[in-house]
Amino acid sequence: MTDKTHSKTDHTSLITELATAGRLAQRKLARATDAEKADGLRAAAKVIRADAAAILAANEKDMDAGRANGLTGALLDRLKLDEDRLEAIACAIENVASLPDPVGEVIDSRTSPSGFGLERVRIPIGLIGIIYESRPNVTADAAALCLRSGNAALLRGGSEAIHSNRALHAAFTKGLAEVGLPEKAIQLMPTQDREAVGAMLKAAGLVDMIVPRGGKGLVARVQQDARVPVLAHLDGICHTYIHADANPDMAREIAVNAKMRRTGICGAMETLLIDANFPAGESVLAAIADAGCELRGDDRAQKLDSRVKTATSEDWDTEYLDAILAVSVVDDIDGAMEHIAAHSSGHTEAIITDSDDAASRFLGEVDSAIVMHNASTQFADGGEFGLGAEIGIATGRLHARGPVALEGLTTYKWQVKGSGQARP
Ligand SMILES: NC(=O)C1=CN([C@@H]2O[C@H](COP(=O)(O)OP(=O)(O)OC[C@H]3O[C@@H](n4cnc5c(N)ncnc54)[C@H](OP(=O)(O)O)[C@@H]3O)[C@@H](O)[C@H]2O)C=CC1
Ligand SMILES: N[C@@H](CCC(=O)OP(=O)(O)O)C(=O)O
Repeated sequence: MTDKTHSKTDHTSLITELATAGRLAQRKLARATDAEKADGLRAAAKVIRADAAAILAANEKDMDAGRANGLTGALLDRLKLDEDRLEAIACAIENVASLPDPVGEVIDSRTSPSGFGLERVRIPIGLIGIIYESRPNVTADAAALCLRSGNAALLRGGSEAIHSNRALHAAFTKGLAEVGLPEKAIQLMPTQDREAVGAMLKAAGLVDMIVPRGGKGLVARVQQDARVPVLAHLDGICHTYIHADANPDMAREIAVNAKMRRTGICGAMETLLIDANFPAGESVLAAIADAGCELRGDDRAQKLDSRVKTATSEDWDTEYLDAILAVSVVDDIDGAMEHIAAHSSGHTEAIITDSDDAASRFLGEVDSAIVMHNASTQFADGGEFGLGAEIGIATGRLHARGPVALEGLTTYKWQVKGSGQARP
């Protein structure tokens, strides 16, 4: 199928065709053993290494187009592949192969009041549609995690990465075919037309779950069109709150890291909240500004450093993904948690404090997917959490929150093991 403009009906029938093939492949995959799925992933990694020249040539096409279209340095960096990054992609796939298969795990076992045995057993979700940004490694990570957990995937990456994604997808599925696993278990959307995303979001009964991984445009589309359950992986308006009892050196180091380590990732801190009774606010702001960050703050923050520009109300709801930080001075922990409740996107928030009581209140009461004590929000990552890889960071309220890896891609069924019970 080529990338051409389709009518609305065409998009619906395209998604029906892809989803039907994906569901059939998923049923075949469900019969594959742990070893067969691991072998499939190792074969995929081998083909990616063998086809490196073709994949890198495809990526160069994307990079040329990206440069011609004026993509920023940060976007080009996410798009770029080289031999080392390709090797890291192959290693990540092998890493997923070496993780335990989540399917079939008994997560709960009990005896019913009537005496029959009950087990809750992990099973795949089914066919998962994943919409994500122009970062080719996500194609391989998502494909590997879905396959390992027995799910079929319909992948829809960012348009700037189209050639890289097609080349990686071709290599990945070639590896699956070599060991007899169904190639259609991992499909790549054959068109970049955003109407096809709309059709996928509406495909209730055909697609079991959608993972949208992206920013505001995608959020708006998901809110408008979704009829399929959504595991949202959306923007990160992440906060760090420096409590009155924070260690000043630790606060400074964590705040600079949370903002400046990589400004373009969803786990980067976007707003710093400083307690009015924290004695070293000046030195924290000076360190962040000296590291090259623009500061925008309220009146009290402006008094701490002359470089702090006046924040507008929009700043508290902005994901800069850049060396810009919003700063507010809050009265106390309640003020900090109120600010977070009003402006967070539910991704990651951190408190810096030596007070166990304050830490315990913050971790217990702040309602985000990840809450941290004395650590940088930049640790919001499946690899850093020891999960092997991640589809991304789930920012919603469904069964999987924070870094989503193998377990997050499963659901469960109850298995009843009776010995002739009939209900009275
Ligand atoms: N929570 C998480 O795990 C992660 C979140 N993010 C968030 O993603 C954002 C940055 O990503 P960015 O590069 O801007 O990606 P975008 O949100 O622009 O795009 C991501 C994907 O969504 C598609 N898309 C965007 N808008 C629409 C629409 N209206 N209809 C259909 N498809 C659409 C894009 O397609 P197209 O090719 O057509 O542009 C692309 O495939 C940040 O907010 C960041 O926090 C990023 C990574 C991980
Ligand atoms: N969780 C990942 C980053 C995910 C992310 O934000 O990706 P991207 O926006 O494509 O750079 C990490 O910490 O590296």
